Amino acid sequence: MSLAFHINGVSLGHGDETVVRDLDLDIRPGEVLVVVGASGCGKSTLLRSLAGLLPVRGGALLADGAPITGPSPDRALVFQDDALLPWRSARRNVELPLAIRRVPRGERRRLADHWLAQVGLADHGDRRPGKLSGGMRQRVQLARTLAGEPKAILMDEPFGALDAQTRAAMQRLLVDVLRTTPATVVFITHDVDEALYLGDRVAVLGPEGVRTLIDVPEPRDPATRGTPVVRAAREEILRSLT
Ligand SMILES: Nc1ncnc2c1ncn2[C@@H]1O[C@H](COP(=O)(O)OP(=O)(O)OP(=O)(O)O)[C@@H](O)[C@H]1O
Repeated sequence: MSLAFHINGVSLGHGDETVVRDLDLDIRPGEVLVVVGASGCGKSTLLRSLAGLLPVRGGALLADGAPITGPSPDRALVFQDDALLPWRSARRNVELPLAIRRVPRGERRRLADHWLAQVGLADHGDRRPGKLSGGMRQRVQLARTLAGEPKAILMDEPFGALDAQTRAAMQRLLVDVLRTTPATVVFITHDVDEALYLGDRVAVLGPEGVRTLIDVPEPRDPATRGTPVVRAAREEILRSLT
């Protein structure tokens, strides 16, 4: 199951500050939409609104046609900071959304192990987050998110704190696991190459709304990196970022 988001004439802000004005954007069910934009332009603010953590100031923000009025297990938020519970093992962290969904206890363990295996951590279920590397903790977070079977996954620079090699491995892993879920993904990054690798479309956000919306040629295919058509898309994104 995947969610469609409809964003129409939306304004967002904090306190006295309006961050985004008159934003129009339709996010298609099942797509990976990557949002890039200058620091402070409101990417995280938009994601928090899609998660239902920040009310809109004006306009319509809809998930499958219904106004977003608060958080929902249908819309999972994934941060750069892994937010795992340090006193629970990796497996027990992944079991959390299963408990919320009232999955029977015995089944929880089986499903948690399934999702840990999907992210390459079949042998690490008993370890606590403090005993895992940053990349492994992000994988546990991904497994925990997927275990909740959300209809949308909202990712705020999830790989921003990882070294280049781990980040590239996480991008490949994400591509693999996304094949197993129909969820709509909204992914924020500062890295244009990451955007072009992961996204079906890339939206460049500015304070006045979406500046450019680009259809990515051959998304999630490393072989297309550096081809003229991808280079042209890259240049268009870089142009509208400045
Ligand atoms: N909780 C908050 N309270 C007050 N102002 C905030 C809050 N969160 C963000 N802001 C302000 O809103 C604006 C947009 O912030 P936001 O984090 O959405 O930008 P961003 O595009 O995600 O930035 P970055 O790329 O640096 O992460 C900034 O001016 C920021 O200072």
